[in-house]
Amino acid sequence: MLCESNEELIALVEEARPFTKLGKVADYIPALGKANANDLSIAIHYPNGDCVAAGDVDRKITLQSISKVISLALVLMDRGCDYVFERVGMEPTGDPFNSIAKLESRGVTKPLNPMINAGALVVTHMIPGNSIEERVQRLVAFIQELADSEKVAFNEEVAHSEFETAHLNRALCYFLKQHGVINEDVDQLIDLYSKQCAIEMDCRDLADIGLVFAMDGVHPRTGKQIIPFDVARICKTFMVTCGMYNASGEFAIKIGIPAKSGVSGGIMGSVPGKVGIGIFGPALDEKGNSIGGIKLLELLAKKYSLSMF
Ligand SMILES: NC(=O)CC[C@H](N)C(=O)O
Repeated sequence: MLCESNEELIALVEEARPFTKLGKVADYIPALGKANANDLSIAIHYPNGDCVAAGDVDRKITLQSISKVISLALVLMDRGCDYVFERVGMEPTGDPFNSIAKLESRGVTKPLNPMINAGALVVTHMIPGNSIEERVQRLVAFIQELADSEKVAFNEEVAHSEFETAHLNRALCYFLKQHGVINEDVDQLIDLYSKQCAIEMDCRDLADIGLVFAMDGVHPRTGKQIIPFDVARICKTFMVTCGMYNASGEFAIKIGIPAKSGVSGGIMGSVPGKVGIGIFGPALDEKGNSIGGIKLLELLAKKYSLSMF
């Protein structure tokens, strides 16, 4: 057992909370700008069903980029590895998540990895279904199964706010369409992607999903293999190499946990074989990661020797 009580965790949250003052809430998606910069919450889920939590635990988070790991798992299951990796690569970029630079400069017609926006848009393009509604439903149902919660749904206001302002993501899509990597209507894909990023839950649900990846795709409570072992392994590897944007190297050295963050300030962590972690702290550092969340993970990793390396 790592952290045994809510009290132990509350002390760590309060130690990390002052760092939220050094960060800034993302507002390029206007609806995200409404978040409270001082919020910080965490839940840790154990395979035996125990959950410890601390901070503003009832706040809901939209997944944003955290959804990229989950949509990747879904398309790997639905389409197979060969199909997916013919269209998106496996290498970190060292660039910000929304950069367009390497799409052209590397002379490649496929994005370098599925965790940057260009790659994630290609992955979302691969979600099967006959309509946007059917494809959103496929993803939401999968996430409900991972979180073992039927409450999970997407936040209409955040989805709409992103759809209205996603000019850079549209630019990425037009580039990809020009090169034949995607072949659907760009606004339709942005609609689906905005809904995917706006899927919402609290940090306990997020920790539950992190736990499924930590346990090689098996949900410990239901005992069901929701994600095949190989797919869970691929997703965790991407979390290590690209999960924290262009701060993934430093994060691996200092913390050493497979993790994925989002501009909402969420971080999902999967400590292999041990625990799932869900964090919400909307104040971000300059790379776009939750500043309080990273501090909190640093404290946890040190105190309980969580690094996998
Ligand atoms: N880093 C992120 O969380 C980015 C997700 C966001 N929806 C975007 O595409 O801009």
